[in-house]
Amino acid sequence: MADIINYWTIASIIVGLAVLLPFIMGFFSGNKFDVKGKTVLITGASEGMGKSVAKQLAQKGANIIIVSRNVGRLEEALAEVKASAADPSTQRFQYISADLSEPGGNARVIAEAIAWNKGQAPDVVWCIAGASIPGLFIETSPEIMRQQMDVNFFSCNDMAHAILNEWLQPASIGKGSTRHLIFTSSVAGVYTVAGYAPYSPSKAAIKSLSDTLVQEMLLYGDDVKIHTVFPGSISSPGLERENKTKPEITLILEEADKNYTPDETAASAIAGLERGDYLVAVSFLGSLMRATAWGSSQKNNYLVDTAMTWLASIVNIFVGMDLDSKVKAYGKKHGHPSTYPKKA
Ligand SMILES: NC(=O)C1=CN([C@@H]2O[C@H](COP(=O)(O)OP(=O)(O)OC[C@H]3O[C@@H](n4cnc5c(N)ncnc54)[C@H](OP(=O)(O)O)[C@@H]3O)[C@@H](O)[C@H]2O)C=CC1
Ligand SMILES: CCCCCCCCCCCCCCCC(=O)[C@@H](N)CO
Repeated sequence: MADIINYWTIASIIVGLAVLLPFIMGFFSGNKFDVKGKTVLITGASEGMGKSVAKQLAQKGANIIIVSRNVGRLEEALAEVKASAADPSTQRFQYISADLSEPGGNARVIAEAIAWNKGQAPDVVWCIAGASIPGLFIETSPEIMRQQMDVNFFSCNDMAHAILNEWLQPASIGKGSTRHLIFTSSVAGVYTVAGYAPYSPSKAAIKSLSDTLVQEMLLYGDDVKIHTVFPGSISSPGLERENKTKPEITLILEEADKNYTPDETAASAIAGLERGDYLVAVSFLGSLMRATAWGSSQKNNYLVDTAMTWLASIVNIFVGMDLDSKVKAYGKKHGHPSTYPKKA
């Protein structure tokens, strides 16, 4: 009897430690995303999540470069970013106006950023610029689909190409300073619903690029960390714009995904990066959706993430059936989509 108790005791201690170890290690391993004194370039930072990220990282002591197209909005946003600085006397701030969906836009931004940053490439590049033009597939023009790919995927792809060409030069690596390249996808990039055909593929492609780059970076040592953030719905100016034309069925399907403010989304994303996560979810529901789609992605925490994939695969049996049945019921009630009232 005593022997059995001993075996059970030992077994529980081992299992308990195995479960706790990642937390204990995470707890003591410190901040993996310390931006104090670093130069951070953030795209799409004149409003929404990007502006919140810029302000919060300024608060943590970073020099900030914000990028988007509209100069008026950039100037207003930069004033807010400056006002959030931890130490306005030492931190520096700049904006660059560029259309990042255009070929060459990202390379020019990096060249201008280096010139402003006294010849040094920024230490962190966070791609947040993006847009969503939802619509039923056959009603969406091929031009919109290409434009969605340009603004969401190619803005990340071309920015990665421009900055990695700086960071990965033989003379730039092996100096012990960690650089971070961060993409912003969406939960719709791993878990999509009807009406997001023009948008979701461009966000899914970001994850694929990200996974590929993570492995490719191993060829160059461990100076460069790649991350992808998967926000759910953000109550931003962008969401307001897309909701004006969003099919009603899409609104119904995404109802369960709670809206977080740009500030809340930015804070959870930064917390994930500080923990050292590779794929960063900003809510529990977001981490469930991500758990349906790990593919070859590096896990953040093998135990927790594997347990989440089990949970997600069971939850998704019911959620998947529920979403499909909502679409069928909507179709039955409203008839052929060509008869739906036109929005905007
Ligand atoms: N809102 C949501 O529900 C969700 C959003 N996301 C993603 O998160 C990110 C932030 O979203 P959100 O906070 O809603 O953003 P907003 O739409 O509120 O802001 C978008 C920002 O990107 C800039 N931008 C847009 N197009 C370009 C371009 N071609 N070149 C340069 N800059 C551009 C805008 O400025 P300007 O127009 O002046 O260029 C603005 O600063 C986006 O990538 C979005 O796809 C992910 C999940 C949910
Ligand atoms: C296994 C767990 C299942 C949980 C299911 C939840 C229901 C589906 C929600 C889909 C939400 C898509 C939001 C996209 C937001 C976005 O990216 C756009 N607003 C673009 O700006």
